[in-house]
Amino acid sequence: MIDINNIHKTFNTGRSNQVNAVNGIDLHIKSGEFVVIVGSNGSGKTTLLDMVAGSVFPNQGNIVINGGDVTKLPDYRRSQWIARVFQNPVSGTASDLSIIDNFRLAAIRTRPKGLTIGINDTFKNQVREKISTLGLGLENKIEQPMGTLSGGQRQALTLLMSVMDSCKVLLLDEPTAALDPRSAQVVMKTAEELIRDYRLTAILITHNLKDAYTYGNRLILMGEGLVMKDLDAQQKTALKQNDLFDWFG
Ligand SMILES: Nc1ncnc2c1ncn2[C@@H]1O[C@H](COP(=O)(O)OP(=O)(O)OP(=O)(O)O)[C@@H](O)[C@H]1O
Repeated sequence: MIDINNIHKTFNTGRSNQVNAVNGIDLHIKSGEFVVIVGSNGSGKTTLLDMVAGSVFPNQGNIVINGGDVTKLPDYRRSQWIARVFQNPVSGTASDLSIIDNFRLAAIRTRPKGLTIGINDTFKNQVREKISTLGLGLENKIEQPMGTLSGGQRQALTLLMSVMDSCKVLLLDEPTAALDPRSAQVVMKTAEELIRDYRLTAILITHNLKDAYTYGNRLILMGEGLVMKDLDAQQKTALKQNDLFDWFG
């Protein structure tokens, strides 16, 4: 599904502030895999995700998604297959617009040019039905502005919007870092269910080792722009939570 072949990224090449952020990573992620990536600050996690999303281009190597080479494709041309959720709950949605308007925008994002989507009753009912699966009671508040919701509620809705329509790959970059523990749990559970129900291929970056232990079916440790450990589902199941803490000394 996602083939990352010998990928490198250097920032500020040839200058005194040169940084070798990613130093030759090979990763082959199968369809339906939920990969969790951990690693110290500056180990290249976000740069790797940026290259998969297309917001950063590698200096060397290539990326193939669903059989097509996307290495030189900008992020907006990958957005029909790739959805991304960031740390800040505010970044994924428009605060002044209602929940239903945000869903409409999300639906338009992946439709072919010229195809309009009205907010008719069918669309509203579809959205209500989807939102009700979150179990947060937000299905009766679809006319409420997004800005009036809590960070956790917004992040759960952002996730739901991201995976609508043709999305095949979900990239989660510390999606719960700004949330309180309870909201973080709701968002992670939502992510897990959506990944399963929509049969998505997913990559989660997290500093929360409990989440890294609990979620996903593959676990990767990054260090110095390289993959230092790569545990498959079986190895991850055999891992003890303390072993994971030991990775960080
Ligand atoms: N646009 C950029 N310009 C220059 N240096 C950059 C840029 N983006 C990232 N870096 C550097 O590349 C290295 C890897 O950064 P990256 O954000 O990928 O690490 P990370 O593992 O995601 O870190 P964190 O856990 O702190 O988010 C760091 O030294 C960072 O300062």
